[in-house]
Amino acid sequence: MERMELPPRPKLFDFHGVSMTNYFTDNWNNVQNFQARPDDILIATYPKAGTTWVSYILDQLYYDQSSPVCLLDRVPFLELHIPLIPSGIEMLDKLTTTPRLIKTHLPVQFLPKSFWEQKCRVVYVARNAKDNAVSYFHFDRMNMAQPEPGDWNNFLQRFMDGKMVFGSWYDHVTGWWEKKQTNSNIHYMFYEDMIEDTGREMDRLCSFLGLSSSTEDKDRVRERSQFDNMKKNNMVNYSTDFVMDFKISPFMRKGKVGDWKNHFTVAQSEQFDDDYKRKMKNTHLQFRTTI
Ligand SMILES: Nc1ncnc2c1ncn2[C@@H]1O[C@H](COP(=O)(O)OS(=O)(=O)O)[C@@H](OP(=O)(O)O)[C@H]1O
Repeated sequence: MERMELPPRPKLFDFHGVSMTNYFTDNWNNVQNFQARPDDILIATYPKAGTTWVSYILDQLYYDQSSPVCLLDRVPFLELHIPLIPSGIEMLDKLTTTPRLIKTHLPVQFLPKSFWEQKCRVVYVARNAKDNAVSYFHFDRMNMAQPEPGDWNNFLQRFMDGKMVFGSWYDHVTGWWEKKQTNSNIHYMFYEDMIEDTGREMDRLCSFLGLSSSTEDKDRVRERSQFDNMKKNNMVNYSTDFVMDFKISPFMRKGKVGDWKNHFTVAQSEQFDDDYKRKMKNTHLQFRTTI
C-alpha cells in the first residue's frame, strides 16, 4: 500500500500538567463532551500495557466476529484525532453495536465525565514499568505519529520524568488504582497475570462483565488471542495502519514479561529501581517484572 503523507512527528507539550501531543488534544471539546451510554465498556490503559489484547478478547467475547473488520473500527480510540483518518469520536458515532467497546489512554482525571455519570464499566490494564517502557520505546521508533524516541538511554530518562505521550506511567497506573478503590465499576487487571494464565483472567473479566460465555467459546477466544495468532491476524496486528513502519519494528513485537532484561543495563536498572521506590512509595499497587 502506498504510504500517505503525514506531517512531521508531533512534539510533546504540557497539557493541564500531562505531556501530550496534538493528535490527542485537538478534539478536546468533543472528547470531553462525549455522551457515554450506561452499557458502554471502556478499556483504559497506559500505552503499551496490553490494550489491543484485551480489546480483542472483549470484542470476541461479545461479538465472536469472524468478519474482516479492523479492531480499531470495532473498538474506537476515543481521543484519537489524526489527519487523514476519521477521529475516534466520528468512529464512535458510526458504531451500531451494543455495548460499545471504547479504547482510551487518558489518565483518570481527563476521562469525560459522562462515563462516571452513566456508571460505565471500565477495564483498566496495567503492565510493569520496565516492560512498558521497552514496548513504548519500540512503538515510538516505528510510529510516525509519535514523537521521536531518541536513543534508549534518553528515552528511559524521559519515561522516568513522565515526559511521554499520556504523561507519567507512575501517575497513570496509581491514578486509576486509587479511583478503583472507591468505584466498583472499575476492573483493574495486569498484563503479567494475562501472560501467566489467560483463561483465569478471562474468567475474571466475564464475571466482572456478567458474561456467561461457554467453556468452548472461551477456549476459542483464548486460542485466537494468543500472541502468535494475533500477530498473523491482519485485522488486529495494525499491519494496515499507515503511520506505522513495520520494517522498523512490528506492533506485535514480543509479547513477553521480562524483555526489559534485554534492554536495561545493570546501572540503568538500579537507577530505575531507586527512582521507582521513591515515586511509588505511597501506593500499595504492586507489579511483577518477572513471572
Ligand atoms: N496476545 C498477546 N499476548 C501477549 N502480548 C500481546 C498480545 N497482543 C499484544 N501484545 C503486546 O502488547 C503490547 C502492545 O500494547 P498495546 O496494545 O497496549 O499498545 S497500544 O497502546 O494500543 O498501542 C506489545 O508488547 P511488546 O511486544 O512488549 O512490545 C504487544 O506485543
